[in-house]
Amino acid sequence: MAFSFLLLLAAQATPPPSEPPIDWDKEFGVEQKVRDPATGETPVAPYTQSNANAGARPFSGKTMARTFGGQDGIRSITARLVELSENDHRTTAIFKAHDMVRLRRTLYEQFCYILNAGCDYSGRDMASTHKDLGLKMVDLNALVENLQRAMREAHVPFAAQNRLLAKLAPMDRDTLKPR
Ligand code: HEM
Repeated sequence: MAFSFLLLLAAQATPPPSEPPIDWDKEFGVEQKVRDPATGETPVAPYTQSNANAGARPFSGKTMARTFGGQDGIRSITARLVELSENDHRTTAIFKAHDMVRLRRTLYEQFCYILNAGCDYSGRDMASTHKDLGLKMVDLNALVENLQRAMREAHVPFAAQNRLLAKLAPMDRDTLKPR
């Protein structure tokens, strides 16, 4: 009796072989984001590219670009900033679900553009990029500390560090959640 009951249960639990498996992602409308095989980035919704999206005007002259070590120096500093922020217990959860390949590229372009080191910024504007992240001043403070560390490690003089930070400071109104 117990054996035939088990057989009955097993028969009910196993779908007939002819039925295709259920695509639960499709059922629930889960969008599959596929990384571009060439860039390693996941696609974002269409937007208009413009240097104005960088959120600040570039420095004039080449002094700042040189002080930051040109494009190579800026690339190392922005990559280090992303690395520190991803691994910082205060901000790791914020960065976790996002495309760090894209962030490394766009952050580099943004800093390179602002430092007048010969780049265009192709990323999104600061307000729409950060609008759903619910960022607070503590998050910004953590990011700034990590940026200061990345610049210090790269031997960027203190005065030049502060000049870049002054360019970024007004972006708090676009990146942080309004109180
Ligand atoms: C002045 C301050 C900031 C600047 C200049 C900045 C810059 C950027 C840039 C250039 C992007 C990429 C835009 C794109 O993908 O097109 C980005 C994305 C992002 N930022 Fe910021 N950011 C700032 C503040 C912050 C803070 C405080 C946090 C969190 C601690 C943060 C977390 C993120 C995350 C998670 C993304 C990825 C968003 C996504 O993939 O949709 N940002 N940021």
